[in-house]
Amino acid sequence: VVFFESVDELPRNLEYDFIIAGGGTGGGTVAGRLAENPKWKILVIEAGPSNEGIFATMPPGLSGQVSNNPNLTWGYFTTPQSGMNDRVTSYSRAKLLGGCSSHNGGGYTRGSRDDWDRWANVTGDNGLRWDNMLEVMKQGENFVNNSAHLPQQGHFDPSVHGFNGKLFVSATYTIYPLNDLLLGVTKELPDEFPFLLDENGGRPIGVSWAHRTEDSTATRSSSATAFIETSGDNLHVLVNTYVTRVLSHPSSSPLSSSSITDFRGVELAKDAQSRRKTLFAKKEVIVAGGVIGTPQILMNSGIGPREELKALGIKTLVDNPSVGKNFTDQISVVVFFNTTLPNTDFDLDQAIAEWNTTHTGPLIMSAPLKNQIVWVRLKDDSPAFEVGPDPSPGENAPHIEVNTNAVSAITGASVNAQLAPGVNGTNTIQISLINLHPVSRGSIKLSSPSPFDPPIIDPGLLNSPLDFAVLREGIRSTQRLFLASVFNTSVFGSVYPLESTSSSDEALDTFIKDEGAPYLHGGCSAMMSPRGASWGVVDPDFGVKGTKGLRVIDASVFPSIPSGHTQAHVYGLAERASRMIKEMWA
Ligand SMILES: Cc1cc2nc3c(=O)[nH]c(=O)nc-3n(C[C@H](O)[C@H](O)[C@H](O)COP(=O)(O)OP(=O)(O)OC[C@H]3O[C@@H](n4cnc5c(N)ncnc54)[C@H](O)[C@@H]3O)c2cc1C
Repeated sequence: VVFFESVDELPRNLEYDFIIAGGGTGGGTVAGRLAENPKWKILVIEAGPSNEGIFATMPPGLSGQVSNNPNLTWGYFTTPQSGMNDRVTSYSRAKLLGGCSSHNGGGYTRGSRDDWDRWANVTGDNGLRWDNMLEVMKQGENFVNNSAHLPQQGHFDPSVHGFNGKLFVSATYTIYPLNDLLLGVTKELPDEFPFLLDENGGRPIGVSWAHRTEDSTATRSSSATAFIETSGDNLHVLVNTYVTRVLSHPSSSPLSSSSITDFRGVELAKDAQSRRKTLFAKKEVIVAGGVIGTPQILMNSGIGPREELKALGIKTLVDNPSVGKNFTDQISVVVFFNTTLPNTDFDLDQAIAEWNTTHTGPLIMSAPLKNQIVWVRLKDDSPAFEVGPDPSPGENAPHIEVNTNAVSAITGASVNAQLAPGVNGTNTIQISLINLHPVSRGSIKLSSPSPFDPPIIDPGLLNSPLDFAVLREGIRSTQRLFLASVFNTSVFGSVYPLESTSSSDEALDTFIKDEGAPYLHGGCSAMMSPRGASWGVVDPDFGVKGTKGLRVIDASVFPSIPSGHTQAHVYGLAERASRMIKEMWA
């Protein structure tokens, strides 16, 4: 791979076969795959810098240092969320090579087979079925031993993993008493919390060991490390440069006889002050700006809802009311329980030294206790479904993810002092609860005709009573989990929300409104739909409806949010799209 800092440095008289707008999870993967054909020249244009040399992208436990760095993120905020007391929340998106795969939590979860089958049914594309996509994902994966050389047997099912792909995945964990206690729950309460050998086998329900995108030195594996860095010099990467628009190719003006515009051009600029340049691709332009960047680029280019574009003085080239609509994200709350389990607080400098020398210690995971995940499927007669129909894609899908984060004396003391004075105990265990299948929908809209102004980001969180009801049952399920007798001497009542005062629906709703947050697994803002459908933004071949030479490959094309974390789905879709493109141009 060859890096360039400015468009003026690019080789003159070189016409690229493919130009990719955005070098993130989807874009980086497609770039690396297309570059496997040495005859093709590929250009990736990324708004942020290269990941190379940014230490915080390497130890998974430093992901927060990237997420909180204004030079490496877009600094987005949501609109006031009416379902959450009009709170405005930050909406982190990475602005660097690898995109969010360079700073995310590293969880690798493929969701349930029902998610993929639902996508196939919604889009009419059988290639998206689980049975096909499992093979695609396995071929991209290289499942390796963890850095601490801890046994992984019993932590995964080898039959559903790949061992020769480019993306490293491992079952990294640490030895900690909670591990066995959670396994004890699977024996005591197997109906609600069964043991699950592999969270990536298509039916993630139960207590599983966590899998993460890390190699056997506990170093992050991202689209940049797995796919871009491993490419030959036919892959060019232009960093610190924005794609401001996609443009129609000179050979196909929108005024020509065909009603389909050929968008094989890109307009780019270093910043708002610089002169904009244009480049044209011989074969295709691929937009991979992510769930926010992609609809922004499309709308700035005149592909979007005519009335909205007109109001901003942008000429509509392809009127598509679906662009930027359907933006969806999961909703999470963090709950705290008092505990006598040893705290996992650590000294950062010592942890960095340990990671540097032995690739072990607290920085091997995005939070110290990400060892296991509890996936809960609510019963058919759950009170949640009196509020609305079951939003999950089928019986193999969980509704709730229960994610153990850390045991802290620091938060323990402050939580108890602020929220539950008088409650005994100094340590608290922090648990993230995620509503995996929100029915609330939001939107991404342009705030101005300038591609450098942040768009209006409205995830519409908690707009539906059903989303509250599912989270309430998730909190209750977690409270039942810690009431198991195996926790009798180690985990006590929930301190936030305080169990004794928060058993009513109203009290839990107040807590959810106060504490709900986007889980940053957004998707669906340029949704895939069947070819010929009157709704949706891309066809099953990822081509943008009403255009030629233009595809979108990232989380924005998700037809719905899957049952879990989202990067495995972006990798899977990017692998599938790359195969389609290779076949088409073979
Ligand atoms: C803090 C955080 C933690 C997460 N944790 C997990 C996790 O543990 N497990 C998991 O599976 N998922 C996780 N996710 C979600 C997951 O990382 C994303 O769903 C996925 O990476 C999105 O991939 P993408 O290709 O759609 O977008 P991105 O990876 O965001 O890529 C988009 C790229 O396009 C670039 N770009 C945008 N606009 C332009 C423009 N105009 N010009 C040039 N470049 C542009 C961006 O800078 C970025 O590099 C997390 C996300 C966040 C933010």
